Amino acid sequence: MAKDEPQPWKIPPIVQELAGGVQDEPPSRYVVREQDRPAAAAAAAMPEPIPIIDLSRLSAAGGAGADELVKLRSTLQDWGLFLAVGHGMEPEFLAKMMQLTRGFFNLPLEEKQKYSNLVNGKDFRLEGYGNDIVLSEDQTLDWCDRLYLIVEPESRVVPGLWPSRPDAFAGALREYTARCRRDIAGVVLAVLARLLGLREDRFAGMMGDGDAMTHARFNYYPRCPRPELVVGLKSHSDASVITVVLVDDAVGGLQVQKPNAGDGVWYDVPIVPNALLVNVGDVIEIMSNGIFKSPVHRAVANAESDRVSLAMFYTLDPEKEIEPLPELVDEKRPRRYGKTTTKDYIAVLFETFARGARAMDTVKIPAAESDSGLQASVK
Ligand SMILES: O=C(O)CCC(=O)C(=O)O
Ligand SMILES: [Fe+2]
Repeated sequence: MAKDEPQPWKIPPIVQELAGGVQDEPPSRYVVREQDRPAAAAAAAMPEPIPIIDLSRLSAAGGAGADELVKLRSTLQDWGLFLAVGHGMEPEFLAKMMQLTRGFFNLPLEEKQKYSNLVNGKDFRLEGYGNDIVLSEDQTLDWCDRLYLIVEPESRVVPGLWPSRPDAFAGALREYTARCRRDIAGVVLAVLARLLGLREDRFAGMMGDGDAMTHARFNYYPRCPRPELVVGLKSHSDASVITVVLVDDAVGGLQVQKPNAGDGVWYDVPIVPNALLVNVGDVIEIMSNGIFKSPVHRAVANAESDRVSLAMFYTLDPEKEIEPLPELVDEKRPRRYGKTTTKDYIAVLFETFARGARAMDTVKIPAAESDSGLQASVK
């Protein structure tokens, strides 16, 4: 095929449009391999206690703060994620964000296509509305559409890509971006540093450096008559420093594996009203030299309802080197990860994600010591 001839498989359909016409089995491009299918009975309920952390208690003086810190440490080691409450964002505001997300995806297709992530209808770019990049003809496609926007720093915002409808969308996203950074990301990064025995601003400081960007990803998972044959978003871990996710308050679908268990069991993340999910990303796993693990997760589709979520990915300057922090490497805890940069790592992530592999495996140095040695060193 000539180089500039169109390759139709590179241009995936909008799943929401496609789903409307699917009565039974989804098209074969969406049907996942037998071993990756979310068979209805396979996901287990998360064992008690569900990791819920009250952020307002973390800074409390005395016993309450110390107890919450202990709980956070064990949650991070067991799961690499937690549900954050006490963040100060009002339930009405979170409900509004969910409503605006639904409002955008419910707009007519022509309106949404104004923000298409395919330039000239064919060349993929990260930002905009559409699907993830398709890199090969036999790639299994996810049962999901998404709107991807860079929301910080201001100099990187492309205003033309921000939806003008629903009316309140852009204003609410700006407010959500500011509050999410101040009330969640900032607080969590300071505590993560503390738990590792580092200065409080060790991670938070990097987030204000150069072109450190925050990416917002609005996900829309249409209803699927045979949800057991597809995945909403295939198994992955996030390339971020940390991720904050506002999940649908009515429809579940997020599943996670226990990072150190290695048993491949999927657990359903429960819906906790007004709680935001915070997960460790690959950058913290690398910088913490594996003390904190970036959990593998996925989203499954649902037979009865569509579902939305909004993920905020906090990343570092694209050129910044990412490697284990020297303070966290010593003889007892040899270096577990090679060196990369945000820019290179994200490029690898797209390629590995498309073929269902993990970007993390490209930087891992095979372990010579047991994980328990690493965990004992968490402060
Ligand atoms: O939809 C969800 O609950 C998870 C979304 C997610 O993992 C992502 O956007 O990276
Ligand atoms: Fe994710």
